[in-house]
Amino acid sequence: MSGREWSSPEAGQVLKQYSVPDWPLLATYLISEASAQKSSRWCNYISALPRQPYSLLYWTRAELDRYLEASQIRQRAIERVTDVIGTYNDLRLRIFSKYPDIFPEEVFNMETFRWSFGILFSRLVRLPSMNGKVALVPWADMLNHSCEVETFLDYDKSSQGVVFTTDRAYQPGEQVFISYGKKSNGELLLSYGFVPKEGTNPSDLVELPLSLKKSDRCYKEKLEALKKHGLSASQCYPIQITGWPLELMAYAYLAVSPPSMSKQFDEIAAAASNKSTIKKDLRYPDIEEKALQFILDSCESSISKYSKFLQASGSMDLDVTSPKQLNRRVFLKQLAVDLCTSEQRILFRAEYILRRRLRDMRSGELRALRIFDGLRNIFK
Ligand SMILES: C[S@@+](CC[C@H](N)C(=O)[O-])C[C@H]1O[C@@H](n2cnc3c(N)ncnc32)[C@H](O)[C@@H]1O
Repeated sequence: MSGREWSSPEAGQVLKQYSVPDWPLLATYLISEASAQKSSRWCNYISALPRQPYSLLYWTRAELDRYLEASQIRQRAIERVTDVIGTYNDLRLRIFSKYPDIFPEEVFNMETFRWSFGILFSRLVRLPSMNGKVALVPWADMLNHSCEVETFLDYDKSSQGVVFTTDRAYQPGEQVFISYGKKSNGELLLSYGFVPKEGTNPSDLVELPLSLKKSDRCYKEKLEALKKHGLSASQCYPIQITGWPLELMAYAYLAVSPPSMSKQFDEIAAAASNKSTIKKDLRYPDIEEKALQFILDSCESSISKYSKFLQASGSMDLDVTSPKQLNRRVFLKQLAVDLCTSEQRILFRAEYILRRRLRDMRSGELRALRIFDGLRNIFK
C-alpha cells in the first residue's frame, strides 16, 4: 500500500517509516479512510460495512464468561481481545502519540480499532497465489460462507483480479456461497460471529483440554519433558467426529505412564507435540487401556460442563434493562447454545468410541484370563 493510496498521505508515510505490519497497517488505513468520508475513494465500500461486525470481539468479558464457559473458544476470544488491545496500545505509544495531528485520539482510539479489527477478522481474504497475502476485496467480501462448497477466492494473474469458480451450477437468483476455509464452528463464531447448522460442517472440531495429574509421582519429570517440546502441564487437542490426532494419544500415554517408563518420557512428549514433523504412532500395549480411560475421563468431564450450560441456558436469567439488550442477549445465548451443542456432539461420539474400545479390550482380557484359568485347572 503506497502513501498515494491514503486520503491522508502523511499517515501512510508515517506508518511506512515505522514498518507497521500488514494487519495493524490495514486496520489503521480503514479507520483513516472511514474518517475521510466522501473524500475517500472507498467511501461507498466503507459505508456498506457493518457498524458492528458480529465477531466475538464485540462480546463483553462477562458475556464470554457466562455463555462460553464450557468451550475453549472463550479463551481464544479473550486472547484475541487482548491482542487487539495490545496492538492498539503499541501503535498509540510508538506512533500516534508522537503525531497527534495526523492521528487524533477522537479518530484513532480503542473503539475504532475494535471495529476495524472486527472488519478485518470477518472480511479479510487470504490469497494463496500471492504467497498468502491478505487483502480486503470489495464485492468479494459480500459473499457468505457455506461449509458445503469448495470454492475459494484467489488472485488470478491472467485477469489480474480476485476471482473464484463455483464448484456447482446455480440457478438464476440463487445465493452463491464461497468457503471461508476449513474452519470449525468455534473458529467461525470467533471471527465471523455465526455458527453453521448442526451437523453441516465437516471441518468442525472441539478442543479437548488434558492435564497431568498433580498427584502423579513423576509430575516434575513429565512436565520437564513436555516443556522441552514446547508443551505444558495442560494442553488442548482437537477432536473431530472422525477421530483425534496421534499427538493426543501420546499425551495420554505420558499422563498415565508409570515411573518405570521414565526413560521414554522424552520420546512420548516429543510425539505429543504437534511441532514435531515426524508423526509417530506410539504404542504401549501395557498402558493403552489406562491411556484410553484417561481420554475418556477428560471427555466426560468436558461433556458435563457443556450439559451444565445447556441445561441452565433454558432458564437463564438474561439480566437485561432494555428491549435492545434483551434482543442482543437472546441472540448471543442462541449462538452459544448452537456452538456448545455442536462441540458436545463431537465429544459424545468420542465417548462412544472410547467406551466401545475399552469394553472390547476388557472383554478380550477377560477371555484371555478365562482361558488361562481353564488351562490352570487342566494342569491341576
Ligand atoms: C465477509 S462478510 C459476508 C457478507 C455479509 N453478509 C456482509 O455483507 O456483511 C462475513 C459476515 O457475513 C455473515 N455470514 C457469512 N456467512 C454466513 C452464514 N453462512 N451464516 C450466517 N452469517 C454468515 C457473518 O456475519 C460474517 O461476519
